[in-house]
Amino acid sequence: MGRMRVYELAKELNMTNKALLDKIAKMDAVEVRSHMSALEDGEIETIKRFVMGKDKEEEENQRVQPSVVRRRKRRSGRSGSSGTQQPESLSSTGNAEKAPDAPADPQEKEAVQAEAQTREERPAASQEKPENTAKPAAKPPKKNKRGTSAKVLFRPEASQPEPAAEEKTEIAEETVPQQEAPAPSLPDVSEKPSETPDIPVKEALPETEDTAISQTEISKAPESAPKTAEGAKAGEGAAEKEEAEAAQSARKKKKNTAAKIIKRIDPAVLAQMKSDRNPSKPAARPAPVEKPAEPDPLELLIANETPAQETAPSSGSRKKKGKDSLSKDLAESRIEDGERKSRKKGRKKSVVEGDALYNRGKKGKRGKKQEQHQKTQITVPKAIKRRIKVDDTIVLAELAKRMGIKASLMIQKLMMMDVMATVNQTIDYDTAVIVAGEFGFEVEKASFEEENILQAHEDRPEEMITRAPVVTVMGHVDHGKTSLLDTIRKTRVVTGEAGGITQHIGAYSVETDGGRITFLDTPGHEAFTAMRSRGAKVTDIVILVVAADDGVMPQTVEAINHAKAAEVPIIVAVNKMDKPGADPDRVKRELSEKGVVAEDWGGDTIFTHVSAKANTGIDTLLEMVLLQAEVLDLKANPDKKALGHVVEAKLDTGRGPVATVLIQEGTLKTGDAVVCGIHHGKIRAMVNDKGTQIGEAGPSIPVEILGLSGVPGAGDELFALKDEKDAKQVSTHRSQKQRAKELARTSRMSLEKLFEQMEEGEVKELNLILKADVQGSIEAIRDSLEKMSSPEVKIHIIHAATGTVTESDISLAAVSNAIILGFNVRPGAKVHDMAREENVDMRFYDIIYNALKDIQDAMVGMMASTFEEKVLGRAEVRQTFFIPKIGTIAGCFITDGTVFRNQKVRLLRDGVIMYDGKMSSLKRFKDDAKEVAKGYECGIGIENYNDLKTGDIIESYEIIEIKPSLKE
Ligand SMILES: Nc1nc2c(ncn2[C@@H]2O[C@H](COP(=O)(O)OP(=O)(O)OP(=O)(O)O)[C@@H](O)[C@H]2O)c(=O)[nH]1
Repeated sequence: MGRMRVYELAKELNMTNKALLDKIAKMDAVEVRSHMSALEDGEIETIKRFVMGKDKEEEENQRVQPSVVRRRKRRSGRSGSSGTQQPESLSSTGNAEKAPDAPADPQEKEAVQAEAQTREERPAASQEKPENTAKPAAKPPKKNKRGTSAKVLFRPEASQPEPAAEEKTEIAEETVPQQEAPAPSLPDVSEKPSETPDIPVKEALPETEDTAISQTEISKAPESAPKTAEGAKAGEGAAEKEEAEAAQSARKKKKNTAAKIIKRIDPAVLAQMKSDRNPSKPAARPAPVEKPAEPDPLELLIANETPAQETAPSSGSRKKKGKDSLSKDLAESRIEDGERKSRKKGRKKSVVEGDALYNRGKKGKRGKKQEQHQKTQITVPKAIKRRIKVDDTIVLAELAKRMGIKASLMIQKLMMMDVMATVNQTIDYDTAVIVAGEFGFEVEKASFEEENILQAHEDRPEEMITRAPVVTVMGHVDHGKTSLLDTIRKTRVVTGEAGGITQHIGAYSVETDGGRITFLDTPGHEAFTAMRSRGAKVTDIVILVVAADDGVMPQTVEAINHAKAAEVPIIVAVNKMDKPGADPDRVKRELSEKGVVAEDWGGDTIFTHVSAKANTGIDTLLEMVLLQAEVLDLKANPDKKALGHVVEAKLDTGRGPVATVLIQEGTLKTGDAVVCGIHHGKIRAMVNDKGTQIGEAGPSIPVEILGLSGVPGAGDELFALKDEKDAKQVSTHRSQKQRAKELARTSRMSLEKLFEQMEEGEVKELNLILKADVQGSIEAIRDSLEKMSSPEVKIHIIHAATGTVTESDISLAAVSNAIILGFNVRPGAKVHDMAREENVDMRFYDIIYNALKDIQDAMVGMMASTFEEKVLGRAEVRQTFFIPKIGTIAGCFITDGTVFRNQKVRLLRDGVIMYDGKMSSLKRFKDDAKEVAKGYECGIGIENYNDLKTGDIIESYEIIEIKPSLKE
């Protein structure tokens, strides 16, 4: 409240203010707060009193401003009963708001009833002109000076026939109940309704709870009603007219709005009243629904009421009551607010009718849900469309998408099936069939377009030509397979294999007098069983080598089984016939026991006696091979796109992925687009087994090919296609399928692991991850390791692949508690760090034998300390310089640790060890350096090695003794 305002009023209203002050003094200091000003404590009061002495009611009436003045006038104008009562109540409390209930009640009742009566009377008279409320509403306010909304409310009610009556009664009911008891002086009030209502009613109303809205209405109504009543009955006083005129201009707007409101409000008010009466919420809402076309009245009513409350003298108790009823009203108004807004946005009114009105305002979400439900119902596919084509595997999210259901639902279903899968994981075909069936979908096996792309050429007989037989040599260890192959080849060297175990598999062709024969160079150690079995797929004939002095051994039997399984004919080569202890009959006998019966013993197996060492019987053997091939009538069509199988593949230094492929059908030509396993490419170059570059390779010809996008696996099929686009498409599809398979396998395995651990109790499992430079090594190691499994410790190879150890390998090892075995590979510093953090045991070998021995020793608890290298630092080759007489020097940047000149170094390219040796020089600029730390540049030379390339990593390491510990 601004004190100055009061002062200003005093200045401005020298006279008028006095009048105001007079009344204020009479009424109470509280009354002063009327619209224009707020009073100051003592000084203002004295001024008021002083002024009071001069002017009286008339002056006040003329100059007084709106709200405050009215009351006084009315009070003054009122009959003695009302006038006397008011002062008492006011004086007793000193605050209009806190005015005692007792004295106020009667007045209120009187006022209310009087109002009710006046309304009833008017309506009756004005019923004929119900809708012309504008005029009647406008006039009364003038007479009453301050026709607030309350006044308006009453008038319209009066002017409008039935609704008005309802309102009156309702209002009366609301106010009366609490005031009924103390309402004895009704008659008086009725006579002078205009005077009594304002203050007393306002004061009393707050106490009545049911009349939150009605209070405001009533409080205002009395003001207007009485005035109208007066005008109607006794005529309007001059003072009142003047006041009305003065105030009218200022209130025109309010009145006008009030008048408007009146028209509209009636119905809305009725609805509100009803809702207020009935505590049940549902009753409150229907009101607007019934009159959706008139949303504004409600809003306006509330809008008017709300400000009325603010300005009203007694607000404390009012607000309490007002909360309930207003809250409802506000809620409704909000609904309508929403409606209006929506309308503003261009929505049509019709859309907001009925339930939609509520749904919009308050139940938007529900509305949305309903819409969603409708959508799902609508999108239920037809039976025909509920068939889904799925490959061997499919990503869960993709399946859900095709079915038009939420992935989460599918995950739930899968969980119920004990299959844990995430959105991005894949499920296999069988699982897809089941889970899709749960949703009423039918899954069909998708015959990928790959078949269309890889169109099988139907060979005509005239196109077929005889091809060379493909031979695989099998047999027990040391029975002479390699020697035999070497002898046949006569050009290849037998020695030089790391650890004495052949790790690299190749193939070659030999020309004989009888024709060409192709040999798959599959060594004879049992570790290569897997590769042998694969070899058998492309093998036409198996030469089973059995040492004449040793007879049938375990791997001999294994070889027989593999050959039989592949339905490949066997030719037995009884080797080492040059040895004194050679006993071919024993071999023949033992083999017959295994189902391999010699022809001269009534069987169909060709037996030959050879000596790889003495080079005897070889020609006969080759003749027998050709004879057998003739029987087999091996033919192929060379005039079509090539089809073959990968015998071996690796990432070659400088040449990229290199694969040895045995062509089986058609002719592979340089420049052909091919797809090989999950990889594709264009044949950049082909090299035959003699190291000669060739332009094309026909059936049964083994060739090394360059140009693939990646390193394929041994046994992968190779297709030549018409263009690279097709090749890429197929390889992409295969990659996705393979990835999906791996993911599916991984998720399944983890579940199985849980079960296994529960079921097997104390049975320990040694999980291993194998990483090697070539596929051949993996096959060899895998087979050997799996054979080492014992009831006490089961060896489980959870992952095996070519290439260096990666971070994902560490993750897998950490999750499955596995040990990583690396062959001829070394990971980067990042992977080492991660392994250390995850406490994953990584072991690296160059010789398979050592790895097997370590595992074996660990399993029996005999593992001794071993020496392993510790990486001291890593340098990245940024540039290379060739210096005559010295060699290649690598300009390096130390990326990790420290590089020492006197320590060993290893050259890594794509994680694969290219060279292992000594550092020949270490320089910082032109000066020799003993060591160079991380972050510095230096020049490094490697002893006896010049094939340094940008991007290579030079690792400085030392050998340290570590106490081995294998994890369970
Ligand atoms: N006296 C004699 N020794 C032979 C003959 N063939 C092979 N050997 C010897 O037998 C040993 C094993 O020969 P390999 O050719 O390495 O036998 P392998 O079956 O290839 O052995 P793995 O590669 O370890 O599977 C070598 O020392 C050969 O010199 C033979 O005809 N006569």
